[in-house]
Amino acid sequence: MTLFRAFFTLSRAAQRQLAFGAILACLAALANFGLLFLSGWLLAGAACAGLAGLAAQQAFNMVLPATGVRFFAMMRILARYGERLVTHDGALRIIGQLRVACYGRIAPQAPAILHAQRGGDLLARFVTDTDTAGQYYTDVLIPFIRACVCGIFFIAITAIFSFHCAITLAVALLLCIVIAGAIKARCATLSDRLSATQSRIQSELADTITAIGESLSLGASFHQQSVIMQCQAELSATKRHLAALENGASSLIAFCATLTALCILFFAVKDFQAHLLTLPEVPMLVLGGLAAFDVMSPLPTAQKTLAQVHRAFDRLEDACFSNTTAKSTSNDKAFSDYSSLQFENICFRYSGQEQDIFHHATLCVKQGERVAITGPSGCGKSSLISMLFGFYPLQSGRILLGGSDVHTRTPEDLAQVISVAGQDFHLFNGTVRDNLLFANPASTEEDMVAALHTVQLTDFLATAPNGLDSFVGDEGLQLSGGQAKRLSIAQALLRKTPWIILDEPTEGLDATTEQHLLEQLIAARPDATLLCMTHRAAVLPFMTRVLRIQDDAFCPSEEKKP
Ligand SMILES: Nc1ncnc2c1ncn2[C@@H]1O[C@H](COP(=O)(O)OP(=O)(O)OP(=O)(O)O)[C@@H](O)[C@H]1O
Repeated sequence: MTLFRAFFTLSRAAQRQLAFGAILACLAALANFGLLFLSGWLLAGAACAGLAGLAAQQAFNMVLPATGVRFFAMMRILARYGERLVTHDGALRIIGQLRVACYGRIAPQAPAILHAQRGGDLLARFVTDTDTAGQYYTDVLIPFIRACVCGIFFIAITAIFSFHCAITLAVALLLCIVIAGAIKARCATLSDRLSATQSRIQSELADTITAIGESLSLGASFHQQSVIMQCQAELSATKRHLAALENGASSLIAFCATLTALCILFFAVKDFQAHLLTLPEVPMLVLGGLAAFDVMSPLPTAQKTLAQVHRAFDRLEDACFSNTTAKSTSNDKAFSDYSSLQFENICFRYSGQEQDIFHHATLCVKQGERVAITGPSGCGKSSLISMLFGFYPLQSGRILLGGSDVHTRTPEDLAQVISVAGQDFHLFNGTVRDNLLFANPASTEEDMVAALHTVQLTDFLATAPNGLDSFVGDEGLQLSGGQAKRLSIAQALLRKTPWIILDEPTEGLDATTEQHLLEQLIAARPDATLLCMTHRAAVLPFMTRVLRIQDDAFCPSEEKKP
């Protein structure tokens, strides 16, 4: 398991902390044992001294054992508190690092591979599975370590007083480990089912929330509701099964503890009759035996968590590793030459498609040109952007920027030179300012106002309740379609890159706004090389060249009428 190994590497920084946590956990368990062990002796000893008369009462030293009891009580509280503090801090750090590592693996898969996955499922892997995986140390490893270390110690202490009681305790503790192990396979099956249902319910909920308007307007909300309720019923049933299994094992361990206490009592009384034990040592061993089970009772839960952790690692590994396409790594050097962009003998189709969208297509755009790409809907105009940024692999051919293959570099390198305002743009649920700063965090207020002016959003800015600080809503829902589109073009402009690609920039705009936008765009960035995918005839006069996608290739077009 690549991720499991990576997890140990990630957790190296917190390993000392977790080891300290394990020591504190053992100390808390030992203190608990010591407390009951000593209390049993103290109570029985005091009772015996009371019965034996004044001389025995005066001879009986209460101070030392009573101090011991107080010491163990304090130590138990402090060690438990310390253990929680230290281990949870360590676990949270590991979860944070695991999330960063997973993000680093998942992000490069966008969008080609991620599109095949449901957003809710991916979110479940990224949030719930990383959380579950991070519980490995606190909820699995530490309980097992504590059970083994303290179990051996308890047996050794008991053996000092009574061999038979120690053997009984050893057998009983081993039996507890067997009981916890027995539920392993069933826990694994139920955990698989649980995580699959959890992920499905999260996906359904995410889809429902994203498309709540469409659900209502298409009359599909009842269907969606019943799907979620069905998932919820499955989830509850699986959780009930898991809880029944876990509680069944815990009850067996509790029964085992009672039985063991009775057996220890039996052997201790026999040893007392044989003058091998004093009377106060009998309840001491019985209570000590009961205390020993405190480290065994969390084992069924640890076993259940272990199964869930394994499943979480499998799912994370699946999301992070098995799907990853080989991506180049950035050499941190921006393209120094961007004098031309060449699509050289390209063959391209999406996976699952039978026909190429581009078949040995060649296109060369020189710096300073303004080129329009036209063609019927579905001919592949928007796909050019995905091909350029390497989101989907080419079947053959190369894309060269200034002579260097763009796919030997990362999309981030390319984005230093080329800005894109795509057809499927995304606006964050924040203010106009937030969205503009997302494109270029170094933008000044003047830059933002100027970019909004270029895209004809000055009136909007003047009437918006809080100007640049007006909220745009989720996916820009508080804006009209045309306003949202223009805001995405303003984002591209703010990046001030020498190349700009606009996919249907004037879609949904009235003729006057369209004209003004194109005029202002060219006036604001006369130096920019513009690649414009469009259906709109009004865009063409602003271009220096028009190409049409025809027969899976680029053909010069006569459409331009300046
Ligand atoms: N992610 C994808 N996976 C599979 N097929 C896709 C994907 N994106 C687009 N396609 C298909 O590829 C073809 C070209 O799509 P593309 O979006 O590039 O066309 P377009 O020319 O931009 O269309 P429009 O003018 O309608 O925006 C279409 O047949 C479309 O169904």
